[in-house]
Amino acid sequence: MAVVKANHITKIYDGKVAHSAINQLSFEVEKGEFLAIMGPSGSGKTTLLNILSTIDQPTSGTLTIDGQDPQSLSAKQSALFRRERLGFVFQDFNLLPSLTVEENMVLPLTLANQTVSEMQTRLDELVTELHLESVRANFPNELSGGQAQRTAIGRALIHQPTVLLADEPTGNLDSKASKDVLELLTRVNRELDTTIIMVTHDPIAASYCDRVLFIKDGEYFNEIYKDDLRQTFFQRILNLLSLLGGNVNDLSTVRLS
Ligand SMILES: Nc1ncnc2c1ncn2[C@@H]1O[C@H](COP(=O)(O)OP(=O)(O)OP(=O)(O)O)[C@@H](O)[C@H]1O
Repeated sequence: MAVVKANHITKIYDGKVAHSAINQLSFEVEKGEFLAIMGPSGSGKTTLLNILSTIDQPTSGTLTIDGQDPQSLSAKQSALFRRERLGFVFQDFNLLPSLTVEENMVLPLTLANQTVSEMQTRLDELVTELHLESVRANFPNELSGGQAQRTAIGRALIHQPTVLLADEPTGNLDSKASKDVLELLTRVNRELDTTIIMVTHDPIAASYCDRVLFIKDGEYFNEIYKDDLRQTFFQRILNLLSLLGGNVNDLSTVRLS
């Protein structure tokens, strides 16, 4: 069952010269799928993520997420839809500095007026799942990058969203913390059946996914599925990136661990 259906989506930014950032893009994302979106700089990845996040609307084309057309919602309904059905993870964590790890994580439930005991149960489960027991009372400036991103993932998951949208979630992490976060996202995807859509420049990060969708100049370029080992998938991603015009020379020394 497709949880996201994008049908001929086009996004035109008006300016002195109108610019088409996304052009007639169609794709579907299955429930429980872990999808990476890759493309050169300026290919429209952020624009697409903004549309999938329902914070921006396509100029034409249709989109359904979890059976809902976000364009049919009022601003208030749209905010509620985001809060209940979507989770967001960003490159720079976006934690509130004056709140502790557990306060940051529980924030979406506080906004949703859940009871204290419901919040506590869900929080305890997630703190354990994310291995944050030793830092649950810490503030963001007392965390490593990996702990901060795991907290942000906890905040994104606490309300059990249908779709998790991640924008370069490993962009600010070293390779060890990146690996931890990617393994965590893989576990969340498999165990909680959360659909994940992740924009990334990193072929290693993309190799954790089930499928990579490549876009170029706002248009569908290609897609590949992982049907074999991660190492082989990684090589196929590099091959596609070289066809795309991405600079794979920078990656020639990359080793998949
Ligand atoms: N608000 C805007 N107004 C006008 N043009 C925009 C706007 N936002 C993005 N663009 C243009 O749309 C195109 C796609 O931009 P977008 O940020 O979606 O690409 P991207 O693939 O996310 O790039 P990067 O990898 O560098 O973040 C670019 O040519 C960009 O200059």
